[in-house]
Amino acid sequence: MKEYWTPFASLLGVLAFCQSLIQVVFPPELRFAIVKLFNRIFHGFSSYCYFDITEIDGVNTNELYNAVQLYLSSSVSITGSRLSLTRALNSSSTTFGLSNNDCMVDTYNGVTVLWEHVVTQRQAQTFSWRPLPEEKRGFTLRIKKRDKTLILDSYLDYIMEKANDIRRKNQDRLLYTNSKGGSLDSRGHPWESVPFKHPSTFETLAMDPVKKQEIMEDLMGFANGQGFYQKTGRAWKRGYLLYGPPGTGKSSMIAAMANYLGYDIYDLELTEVHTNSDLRKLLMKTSSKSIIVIEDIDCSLNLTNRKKANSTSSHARSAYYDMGEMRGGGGSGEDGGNNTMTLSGLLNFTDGLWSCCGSERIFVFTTNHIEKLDPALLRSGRMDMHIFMSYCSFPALKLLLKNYLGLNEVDLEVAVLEELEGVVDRAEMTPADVSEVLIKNRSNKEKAVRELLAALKVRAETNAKTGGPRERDAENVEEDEEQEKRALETPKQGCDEFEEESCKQRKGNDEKDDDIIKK
Ligand SMILES: Nc1ncnc2c1ncn2[C@@H]1O[C@H](COP(=O)(O)OP(=O)(O)OP(=O)(O)O)[C@@H](O)[C@H]1O
Ligand SMILES: [Mg+2]
Repeated sequence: MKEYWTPFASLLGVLAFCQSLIQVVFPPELRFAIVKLFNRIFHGFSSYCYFDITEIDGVNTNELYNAVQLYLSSSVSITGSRLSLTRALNSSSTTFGLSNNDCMVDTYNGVTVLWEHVVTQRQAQTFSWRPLPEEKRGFTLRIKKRDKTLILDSYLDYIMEKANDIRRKNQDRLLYTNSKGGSLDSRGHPWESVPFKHPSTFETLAMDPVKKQEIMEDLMGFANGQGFYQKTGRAWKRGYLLYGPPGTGKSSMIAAMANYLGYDIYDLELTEVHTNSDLRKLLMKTSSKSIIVIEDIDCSLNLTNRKKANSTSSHARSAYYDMGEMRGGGGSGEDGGNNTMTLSGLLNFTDGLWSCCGSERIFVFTTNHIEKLDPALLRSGRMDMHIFMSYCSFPALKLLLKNYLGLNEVDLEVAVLEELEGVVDRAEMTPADVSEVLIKNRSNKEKAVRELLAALKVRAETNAKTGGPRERDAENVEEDEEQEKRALETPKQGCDEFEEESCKQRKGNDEKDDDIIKK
C-alpha cells in the first residue's frame, strides 16, 4: 500500500528553516560546528536513518536512481493524486512520476519505508569540465534503523529487478548512437538515443533453422546465465561476429537479438571515436542488458589483416603501424597509449578489464570481409560465436515465401517447389534480393513465385558463366590487397589517403555487387 505522507515533509521543512536561521546568525566555522552537533543530536534521538540516491554519482549516471524512478512510477500511476507525466519522443508509453519534492510510502515485506523526490536548483558554477543540469535530482529513502539490514540486503535488489521487468514489459527499447563525436550532453552522456522499433524478429529472419535455433538458445542461455558466469569467474558478456555478403541479414539479426532479449542497442560509430580513452568512456556509459554493435568493422578502423602487412617489408610494417599515430595525432604506435584509437584499445574494450564494467552485455561485430580482419580479432575465445550469414538457402526461401506472400509449402505445386530447391543454391541470391522480388509482386502471389523462379534461374546461369559472387568477391579482395600492399610501400604521408581510397574501393565493390544482383 502506498500513500502520500505530508508530516515528514513538514518536519524536513522545519529543519531546513532552522538551518537557514543558523546560516544567517553565526559565522561559518561556528555554524558548521553547530550544524554538526545539531545533526548528531537529531540522529541520535531519531529512530530513522536516511539514504540519498542522487541522479548523478560523480561523473557516472546512477543506475539505482533510474530504477527507483521507474519502480515508483509503476505504483504512483494507480494511487497518486499529484503526478508528473512524461512521454519520450516517439515513445509508445507514458511514464508517471513523483512530482518534485513529493513523498511516497512504500511497503516491502511488511516494512514501511518513505521515499522523497528531492529536486533543488544547482548553484551557478564558475567552472565545470562539462555542462551540468540546472537541477540536482535525487531520492531520499527513510527507513527505521531496525529495518536497515532487511532493506539494504534485498529491497534495493528487488527494486532493480522490478525496474528491469517494467522496462522489458514496456517494450520500449532504445537505440543509442555516439555520432556526436564524443561530446557530452548536460547529464554527462556521450550517447544520444531514440526509441528502437525495428520489427525484425527470429520468426521473420530467413536462415538455416538449425543455426537459428542454436543462436536463440545461446542468447537465452546467456541472459539466464548469471549464476554460471559468477560460478566460473567469467565476465557476464558474450561476443558475436556476424559475417557475410551485403543483404544477408546481419543488421536484421542484431535487431532480432535485441527484440528477443529486450535489450537496448548501442550502435558504436568507431570513426567518431578518436582515442582509446574515449572508447573507455563510452563503454562506462553503457547500461547492462544491452548489445554493443560495431558494424562493418573492416571499414571503421584500420583493423585489416596485420599478418599480411607484416610479411611485406619492414618499411611497410612501420608505415602500417604509424597509421594509428597519424589518425589519433601522435599516439604510441600499435599498442597505443590513450592518444589514439588502436586495435589493442578495441580488444581491451571487448575483452580486457574494461569490458567488465557493468554486466550482461553482448558485443556484436559485423563485416562483409572476414578475411580482411586482423587474426587477433578472430582468435578463438575473442568472439564467442562466428555466425556466417549466407546467401538464401531453400529453408530460408520457404520462410520468405511464408512471411511475404503467406504461402506455405503445401500451397505450392510440387514441381515448382522442386524447381526452386534445385536452383536456389546455385543462384547465390541474398535474402534481401529475394525479398525485393516478393515485395514488388506481393499483390499477385502466382506472379511473385513465377518472377522469383525466373530471377533465380537467370542468376544461376550468370553464375555458371562468371563464377558467381563468391569468386567475384575473391577477385575484389585480391585487388584490394594488391592496392594495400602498394600503399604500404609508399611513404607515410600517403597513408590517410590510402585508407580513404581503400574504404571507398570496398564500398564501390559492394555497390558493384548490388548492381550485378539487381540485374
Ligand atoms: N536473412 C534475412 N531474413 C529476412 N530478411 C532479410 C534477411 N536478410 C536480408 N533481409 C532483408 O533485406 C534487408 C537488408 O538486410 P540487412 O540490412 O539486415 O543486411 P546486412 O547483412 O546487414 O547488409 P550489409 O552488409 O549491407 O549491412 C532487410 O531490411 C531485410 O528486409
Ligand atoms: Mg547491415
